[in-house]
Amino acid sequence: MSEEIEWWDYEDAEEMADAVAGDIQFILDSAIDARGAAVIALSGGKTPIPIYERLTQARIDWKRVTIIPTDERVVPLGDPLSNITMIGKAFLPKGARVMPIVPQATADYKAAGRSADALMQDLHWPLDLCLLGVGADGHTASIFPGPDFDEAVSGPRERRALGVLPEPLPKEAPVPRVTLSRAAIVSARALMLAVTGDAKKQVIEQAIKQGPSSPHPIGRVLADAELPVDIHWAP
Ligand SMILES: O=C(O)[C@H](O)[C@@H](O)[C@H](O)[C@H](O)COP(=O)(O)O
Repeated sequence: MSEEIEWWDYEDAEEMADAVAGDIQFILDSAIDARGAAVIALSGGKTPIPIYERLTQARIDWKRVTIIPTDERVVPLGDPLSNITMIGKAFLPKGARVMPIVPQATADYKAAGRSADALMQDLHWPLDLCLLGVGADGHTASIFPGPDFDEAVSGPRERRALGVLPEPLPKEAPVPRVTLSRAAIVSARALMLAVTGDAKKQVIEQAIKQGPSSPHPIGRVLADAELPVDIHWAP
């Protein structure tokens, strides 16, 4: 378990977006100063959209920034469910290198996962930042209960991504996924969660109490985190 899990509570989602965008800017600037480049993973879903809007207004040397999604739905690029399509709309116009990890939808989600892992093996690692979202059911990235859960949380440490079939399929996006592995997530130099609403707060608090035996994917991730984790929350 991370020695430090720090909660940051805000008045509303707008205030949270300002603060999280500021933190991400700091991380990007520091990596670019130190190494000339930054590699980050950003979550999909709806919660981070205002954060991304704020970030695009910041003065950042975007050409030096590579962005991958923390997870992807196995759907064609441009599909409304495609996380990288949403992320690309924000950051491609800024000149960032936005990398689809599922460039082609395929019926074989495990093969999609292997190909995403191969793509990620070429990236500078560990990630400078992993920004996670959490579902009210306790999933994070696309680590869900289902046949691939053990592989996602306890697979080989060098595996950065894998294909997963959530069971049951989540209503908002009922498709197979590709996700960062727990090992890839917890190795990030900075790990942050951005969540809204009481239901998510409760599930995260419960998962933290349960520790390494938590049935919630977010509990398994937090239990394995070695560095301090910031949880940003707004009602
Ligand atoms: O592709 C995805 O579904 C995500 O990356 C996922 O892990 C997301 O962060 C949570 O489901 C929260 O989603 P919302 O922000 O839309 O509630």
